Amino acid sequence: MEEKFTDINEVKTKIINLAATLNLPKGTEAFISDVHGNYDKYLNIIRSGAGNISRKVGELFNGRLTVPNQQKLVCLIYYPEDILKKITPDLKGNDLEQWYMDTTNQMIEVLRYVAEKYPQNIIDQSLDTKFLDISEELVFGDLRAEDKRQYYREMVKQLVKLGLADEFIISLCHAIQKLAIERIHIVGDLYDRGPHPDKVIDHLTETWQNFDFEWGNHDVLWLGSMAGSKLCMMNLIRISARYHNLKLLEDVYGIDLTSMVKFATNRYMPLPNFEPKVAWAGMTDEEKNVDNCIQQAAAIIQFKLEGQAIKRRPEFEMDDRLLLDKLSLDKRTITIDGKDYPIENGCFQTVNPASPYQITNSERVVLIDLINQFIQSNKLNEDMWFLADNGGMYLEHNDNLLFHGCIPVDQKGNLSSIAIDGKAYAGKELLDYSEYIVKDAMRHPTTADCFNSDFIWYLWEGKKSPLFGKDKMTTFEHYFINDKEAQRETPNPFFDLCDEEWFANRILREFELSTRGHIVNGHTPADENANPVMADKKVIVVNGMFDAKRSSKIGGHTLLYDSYGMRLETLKPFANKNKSIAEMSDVVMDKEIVEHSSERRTIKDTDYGKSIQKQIKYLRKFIK
Ligand SMILES: O=P(O)(O)OC[C@H]1O[C@](O)(COP(=O)(O)O)[C@@H](O)[C@@H]1O
Ligand SMILES: [Mn+2]
Repeated sequence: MEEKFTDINEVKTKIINLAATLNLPKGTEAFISDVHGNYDKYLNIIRSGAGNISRKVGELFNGRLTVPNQQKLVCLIYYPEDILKKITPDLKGNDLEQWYMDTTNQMIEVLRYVAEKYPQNIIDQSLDTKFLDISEELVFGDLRAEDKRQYYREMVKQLVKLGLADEFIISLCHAIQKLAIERIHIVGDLYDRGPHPDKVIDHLTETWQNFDFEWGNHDVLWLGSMAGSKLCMMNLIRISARYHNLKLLEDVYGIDLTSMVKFATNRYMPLPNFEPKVAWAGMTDEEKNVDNCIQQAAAIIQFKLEGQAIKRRPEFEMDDRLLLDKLSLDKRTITIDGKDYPIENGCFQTVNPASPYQITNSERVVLIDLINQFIQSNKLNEDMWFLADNGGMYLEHNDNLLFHGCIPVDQKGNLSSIAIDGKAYAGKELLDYSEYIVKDAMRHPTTADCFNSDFIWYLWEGKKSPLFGKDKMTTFEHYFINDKEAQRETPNPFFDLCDEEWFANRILREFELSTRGHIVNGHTPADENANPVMADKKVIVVNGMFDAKRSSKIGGHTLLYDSYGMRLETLKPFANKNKSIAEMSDVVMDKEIVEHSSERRTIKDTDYGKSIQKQIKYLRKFIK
């Protein structure tokens, strides 16, 4: 964007500031993934700077505060609103005043330390305007200067006397949280399974300056539904019923599910294989039964729509996923690849063996009602365009390549292609094409069956989808066939080859990136992934293990990339915010150095630095 300047000195000052900025240390990037609507855990990680804050507090206070007292300070920074309420009532008179003085001074010390790598304008943006003057004085002033010591002391004293200390401390904590991470990368699967993906978007909209999304397979279900894909929408509703998150659709996105509730409770009875994956506290049996029936109704409509799509899209090569027409007449068995399996707890009452993929009139009424509501939901359009405007299928950033799933390849590591209209799409081209189709579908939403809607569904569960990365999604088998082999989903060879450095280099070169970069993925759950750091530390899998269905010894992984290098943080299992506050527990349980830079990286070494250098070159033209 070309700025207009009134006088030459303005240009020179701008050049001075830009050139100086190049020499500041590189900002800290945090990579998190698979948030799955778990807003509490997301906030716990963000408020802790993905573990960066406790590291900084340790560097500052080791030898000055005991570890438990450091822990208390760190938790106060994460949750000042809650911890202040917990601590201050037990203190009175001078003890209270002294506690506020000590805490305020410690907070200012931490803020100064976290802020020292930023220019003043960035620090100002992180400060609460209500306390801007005082904060600037205390953050930028020389607190050791003899002739100002009383000046600063009195400032803090008056804050306490005037009852502003809590607000002031909270504002300092929020500033520390914001400056602890310069950029957040959300590497997919923000949506599905958890109750509040919308709150993550609200948080980023309201408080965050730099972030980006790399879409996950679950995210495209929502993007596709808003664009009118009935296939995506039925998967989305089935999963929401499966995780008891239909309230998100009703309360946040204004989707009236009455037609689905009436249809589902009328045609289906609760079945054990449709029991909830998670049951939120306080759910009544009645509510659980309704979700059970909705999950069945959505699953059957989904299988029918998928059968229709597979037949009209031979290029998807998914005939092996046509299952309803493999049912026996009495629907008690199914024959797949010549093998008969008993059906357990089938719910095929609306399936007509003569035309198994035919949608019944009552199913059509529900479909049309719901898909029109998805297309017309303002909040859903707003949130989906937020994902689209701030994200995509992948991101090349500071020499690193970020994407959620995989780059489909064959056993030898050669790119696998998908032929669409006679053109083969593979590698970077396949991801670029996928991103184009998603955004084109969003720009032209339609409830009619169309290629865009079908292709976005393909991105959710297609054989060569870069977001799914498995040979099939065995949803049908998981519901009705009690056979591990039949339920198996075979990962794309990409996931095995990821441990080979030559392969990681090939993928980086495919995206025109230097082989000194890293590939950062999400998608593969940390408990399945033996080692999240592979290919001689070139490939890193971050998966924050946010979704409630996974209970594991660890709370997943996040990655931090700052001026000293790259660090993989192993997170503690997170139950909920109140438990974290009660235990005053930190976020991180372990860390692994992925890369240590011999010399500190500066902004000059980043993409942002490259854009600054371009700006300086442009400005120099004015002062020739
Ligand atoms: O991208 P993710 O989170 O792994 O989700 C996709 C996976 O979830 C599944 O759909 C299973 O989901 P459920 O656990 O809800 O049954 C798998 O079939 C599929 O591989
Ligand atoms: Mn995923």
